[in-house]
Amino acid sequence: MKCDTGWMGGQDAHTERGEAMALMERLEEKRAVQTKKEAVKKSIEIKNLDFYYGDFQGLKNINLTIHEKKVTAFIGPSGCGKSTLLRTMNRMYDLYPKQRAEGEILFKGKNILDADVDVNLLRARVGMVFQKPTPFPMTIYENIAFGVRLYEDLSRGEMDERVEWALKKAALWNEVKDKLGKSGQSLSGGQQQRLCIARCVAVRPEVLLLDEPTSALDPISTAKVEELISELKDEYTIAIVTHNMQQGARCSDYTAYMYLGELVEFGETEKIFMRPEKKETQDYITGRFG
Ligand SMILES: Nc1ncnc2c1ncn2[C@@H]1O[C@H](COP(=O)(O)OP(=O)(O)OP(=O)(O)O)[C@@H](O)[C@H]1O
Repeated sequence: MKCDTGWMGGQDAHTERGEAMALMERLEEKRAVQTKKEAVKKSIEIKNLDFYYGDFQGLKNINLTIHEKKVTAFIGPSGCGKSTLLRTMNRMYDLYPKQRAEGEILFKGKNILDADVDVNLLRARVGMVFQKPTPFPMTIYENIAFGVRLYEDLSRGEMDERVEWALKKAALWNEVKDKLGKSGQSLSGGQQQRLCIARCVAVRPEVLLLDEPTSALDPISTAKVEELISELKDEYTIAIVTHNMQQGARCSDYTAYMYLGELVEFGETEKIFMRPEKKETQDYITGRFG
């Protein structure tokens, strides 16, 4: 039989094509298995979510699943609702009387928008780190211990251990272990942000919400925080808002593209960046937007 004389002609081509086909099949199988596994590992399920700032509707009918122990990135132009969506996931908006959410956000099967939810406990389980590092005006040690004390009654020894554990998790321990009594505000911007991540991790949340956590940081600190994110995802579910498309592509497993309060497209990061289904997503990703 005459072999195909395409770009890879001859007998070798048959063999290599066969191997390539087999590899693709294996990848498809792996993806199917992963999808199956992920289907049972939902962390947060958002259903028909609308959000209002007074009369202004900031989010429109959002439906999305945040997968457990994965990083989900929220991207989109300024004002599209990324931070608003993140703030619904631990009801941060509750602090403002004219803001309200309608729909469902299921966390461990419970709608966290229900009136009977203890928001303080919710915020311990779903922690948040903001764009600008915001260490409390207290020592590095107290920055961590303060939040822990709100939820747990630990002995001094146990607290010392927790502080060390959290600072290690945030890859900051080696830099601060000899100055735990110094002010948290005396640290560099990048260190302050890692201190805020340590503070969040110290209360042992299940989900970390990161709202543009590196936008105020230099490239080296940014790289450290990104490295930290990829380490933390082994144990935590992470949702991150980012303006930096490369960061989204580097750090996340899933990406949500938003525009004007709507979720335009959501899926595996590789697919959203390489093979988006919607033209709007493609235009944004390739910089043709606007
Ligand atoms: N406190 C507020 N009161 C009224 N409208 C608000 C308030 N905060 C945000 N908005 C509006 O809600 C929409 C979504 O804002 P949001 O901050 O969630 O967008 P974003 O995508 O995070 O933007 P950016 O990337 O610039 O941070 C915008 O139109 C914004 O003007």
